Amino acid sequence: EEDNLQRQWSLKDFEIGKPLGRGKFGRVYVAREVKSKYVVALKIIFKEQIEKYRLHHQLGREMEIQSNLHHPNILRLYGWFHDPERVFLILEYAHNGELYKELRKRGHLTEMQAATYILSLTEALAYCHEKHVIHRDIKPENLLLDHEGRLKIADFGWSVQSRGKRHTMCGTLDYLAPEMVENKAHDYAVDNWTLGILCYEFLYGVPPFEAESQADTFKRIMKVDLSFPATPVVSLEAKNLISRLLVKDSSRRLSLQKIMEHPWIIKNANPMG
Ligand SMILES: COc1ccc(C(=O)Nc2ccccc2)cc1NC(=O)CCSCc1cnc2[nH]ccc2c1
Repeated sequence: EEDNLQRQWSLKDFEIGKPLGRGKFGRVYVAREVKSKYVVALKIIFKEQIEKYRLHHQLGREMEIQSNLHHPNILRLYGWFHDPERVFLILEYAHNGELYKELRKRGHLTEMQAATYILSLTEALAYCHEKHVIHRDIKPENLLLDHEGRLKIADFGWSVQSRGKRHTMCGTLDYLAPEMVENKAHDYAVDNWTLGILCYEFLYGVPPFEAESQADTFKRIMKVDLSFPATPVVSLEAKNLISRLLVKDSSRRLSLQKIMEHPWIIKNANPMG
């Protein structure tokens, strides 16, 4: 299977199915590899779009990063090919779609479901960090669910190979750590902050610093203006974990290892994702 994935692919190897949505730079379709009948997601990106945003070097670097990321909670990039005007990414297809839609449909998740997703995310991030990859854009829209309901971090449109501090802004505001909002140098610890945001949003259905305006969201993030609503009822351990991640000083945020060992995770997460 592995060597098969490295072979030269072309469009005639695939039957294109329904559109899955518009990504940053192109459209994504369900597709089936003709010989193996294997179902994938095919992302079609127009080269003139990449040239326009001067992203061809980023795309190349990203393909390097992606093809070496093999983790059960990270969406696979199986390979890519191109024709004169388009680049095609052969991506894993997550049959149960966007976690975001499930969260909106159910309002908020159970503590077991939330803890299971947070553990999966933590393990995936620990894996990325040991490969010197910061994701920096973990938000519900970028989280998908496979046919077994297992979480997949899906979008690496902005991942970077990082050995030092990063300075570029990215992502929507609700998930930005203070050091990113202040456009300060930031590092791996931004992902720990984001885990706190997501844990809160999984349990309450809304991100903790949501506000009418961007300016107000900025202020709430910078103040770490965190409060827990009376409903839905959430355990003290869950609030403890959130409070130990949403810490302004990035060096004092709970480490990924400590998250995996936290009582709320041990008690509520399904270790098989
Ligand atoms: C590993 O993933 C990715 C790797 C690279 C890129 C990318 O575009 N890189 C880029 C492009 C241009 C310039 C520079 C860099 C994007 C993704 N991932 C996605 O685009 C989201 C899931 S698309 C698949 C997919 C699967 N399963 C689903 N189920 C329901 C919807 C759905 C959607």
